[in-house]
Amino acid sequence: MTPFSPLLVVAVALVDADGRVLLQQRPPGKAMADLWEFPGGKVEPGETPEAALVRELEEELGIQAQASCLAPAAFASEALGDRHLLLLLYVCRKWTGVPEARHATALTWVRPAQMYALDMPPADLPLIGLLEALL
Ligand SMILES: Nc1nc2c([nH]c(=O)n2[C@H]2C[C@H](O)[C@@H](COP(=O)(O)OP(=O)(O)OP(=O)(O)O)O2)c(=O)[nH]1
Repeated sequence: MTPFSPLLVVAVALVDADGRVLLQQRPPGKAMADLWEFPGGKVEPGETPEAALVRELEEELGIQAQASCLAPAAFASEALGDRHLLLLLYVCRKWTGVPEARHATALTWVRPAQMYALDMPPADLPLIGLLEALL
């Protein structure tokens, strides 16, 4: 059996007043280039998941969110090369600032049902239905 080597990633569905969710497009040259993903990233050693997400939101989008506004929503579990991705998905409806694509190629606001038409990482696919039921 392949040794279990977890990669802990946090991501967030930022939900606007119309119930739309922000997705960002991964830049060319990176793994899974051009796919649409939830903002977020790897949890660094010593970091809590919520602190990692607050940091990633500032770095990637230039917005400020409080850890207390991050509601745990769903998770994904998926093989990723020789690692195993555990992705914790939060929902957030309150932040300050206007998201800008600092790392991503583009940003888009979509309803969960519209995500089926977008290319997203395999781990994200089960999350779409969960968000549809949740939002
Ligand atoms: N942020 C985010 N990452 C996702 C999603 N789905 C998914 O499989 N992932 C994967 C892609 C990456 O392997 C990992 C996220 O880590 P990351 O964004 O810090 O990694 P990266 O490869 O883009 O960047 P780097 O720090 O290694 O340069 O999780 C998602 O919806 N959002």
